[in-house]
Amino acid sequence: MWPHLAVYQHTSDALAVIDGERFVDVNPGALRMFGCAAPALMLGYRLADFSPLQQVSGVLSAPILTALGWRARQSGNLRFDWRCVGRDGREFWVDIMLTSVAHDGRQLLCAVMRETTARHHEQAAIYLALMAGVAVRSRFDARARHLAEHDFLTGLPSRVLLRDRLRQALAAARRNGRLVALLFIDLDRFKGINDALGHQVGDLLLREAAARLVRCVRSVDTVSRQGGDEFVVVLADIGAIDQAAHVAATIRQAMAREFRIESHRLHVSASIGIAIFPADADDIDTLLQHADLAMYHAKTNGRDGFEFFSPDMNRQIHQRAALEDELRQALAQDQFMLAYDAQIDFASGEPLAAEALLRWRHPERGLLLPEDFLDVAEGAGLMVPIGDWVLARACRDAARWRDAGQPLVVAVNLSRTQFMQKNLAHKVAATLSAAQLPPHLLELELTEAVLMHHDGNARATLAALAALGVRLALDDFGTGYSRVGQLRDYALSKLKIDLSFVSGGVDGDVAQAAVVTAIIAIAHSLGLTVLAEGVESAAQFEFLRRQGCDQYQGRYARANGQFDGLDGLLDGSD
Ligand SMILES: Nc1nc2c(ncn2[C@@H]2O[C@H](COP(=O)(O)OP(=O)(O)OP(=O)(O)O)[C@@H](O)[C@H]2O)c(=O)[nH]1
Repeated sequence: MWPHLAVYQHTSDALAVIDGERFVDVNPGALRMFGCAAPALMLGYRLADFSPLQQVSGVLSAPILTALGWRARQSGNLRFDWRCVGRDGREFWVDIMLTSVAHDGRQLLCAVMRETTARHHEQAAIYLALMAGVAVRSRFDARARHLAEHDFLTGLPSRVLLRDRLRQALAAARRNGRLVALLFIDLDRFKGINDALGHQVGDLLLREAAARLVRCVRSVDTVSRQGGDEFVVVLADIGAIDQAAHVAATIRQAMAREFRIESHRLHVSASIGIAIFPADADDIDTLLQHADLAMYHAKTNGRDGFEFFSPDMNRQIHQRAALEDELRQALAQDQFMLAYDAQIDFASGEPLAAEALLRWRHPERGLLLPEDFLDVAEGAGLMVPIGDWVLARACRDAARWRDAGQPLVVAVNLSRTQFMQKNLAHKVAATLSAAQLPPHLLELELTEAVLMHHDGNARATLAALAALGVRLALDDFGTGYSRVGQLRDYALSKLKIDLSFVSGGVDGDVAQAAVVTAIIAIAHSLGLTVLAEGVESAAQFEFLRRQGCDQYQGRYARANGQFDGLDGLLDGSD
């Protein structure tokens, strides 16, 4: 049913599709889990055929599975723990999630299965310890306590032990007038690693990250795993807060080193929040909350860094939440508008295109620039709806310019989130057709960072966009990501040189001037048009013209009168 999906084939989870009670589709993970060398050994069989006659509770497996399947179809989904037997005779526990899916007029069940044998052993040990007689109690108690106090995956202290250690550390610090620092650490974009490479690789990465964390602290300190990709470090008995900053910086460096997991070379970073006892809180829960809040700030400030808690953070979080609400209203109430920056041809002095720049007419705060709100929009999941609005409005404006006898190309920036959409090319085609704009009058601008982060699919997406006939430009070129050789692989038609090169180049920085000259020459050899952004002075204009740059945009164009006759047109969008 979904075997064409890469994730279906490569996830370490076992996935199966069940029709009636029989497997009609299984992925490699399921074959591995049930010890089957080929799909034929599973297809057509029932889960009951891979179950012992009875479950541990004594119920018969086959009839109870029939009932569970029926319940899953009734309620949409159902999750339960199940004892299984593989073809190879191995007995194991599985957490099964059944979801009812309608397909071709049939109601199928999709099963996601994860082995939980280790967890069951752990529970069984605790259970045994509780049930054991007085004579064996101490031995089992110790084992049971260890299991409860340590994280199964990493062996680190769990939340339970962390609280205990924190309690002791705070009591000692109170007595001795010392400080305790709490570092809340969350790996950045860890979900992506799980999704791309499977949970097993994610697990190994968590273990290695845990080992690195332990090496960053003294033996009196505690490193614990909170769950998922979150860790908490307690620095007991420190004299000054710069010690906490020092450890946070050390952790950052430790995480920045390449992780080699199986055949993969992974690059990971972490966001760290720090709260200090007694300055930020004097009880465990508030200290944890404040460190968590500071970590959240580290995330929203671009990740890969650390932040100390400050009382102001609460206020900022509320402001952010309010801004998110206002952004939703802005979309609903049409408070956005576009401003345009014309792109001028050096040779003819004629405007050829105009870049759409998003503005928000905030009812109280006046006109806001993208940098004032896009970060919050990203966090609130609003980049796609805002991007859709910009694209639709820009296409309508360009159609209007063409109807007014000024067939300018409209240039629209695409964010990373927009670029990641699977249906991007369809969406662009639909928007062009709704605005009745020919594709060659639309140019989509992408930054280097967007392209480089999606190397796998970037080419296919760009090819699909280029096939529509729209133009593609690489924005902010020179900010350090792309290699010139890669440019050939993308269906680009234009390079935009980053403003910082331009200003350095004309202000007498010989090295930067040489870089600009080289970029223009290479771009031309690849058949690309070169546009310089942010041109402000006659000196910059002259320098770029001499270098053979094709187009420019910026304040100089307006000052030089090159917007004359366009103003009414470009300012007309709202
Ligand atoms: N491999 C593995 N993954 C886990 C485990 N526990 C939780 N996870 C996954 O860890 C991921 C944690 O992701 P988040 O911290 O929410 O998000 P993120 O992708 O790290 O992104 P940011 O934190 O926003 O930078 C989730 O996808 C969980 O399913 C585990 O024991 N092993």
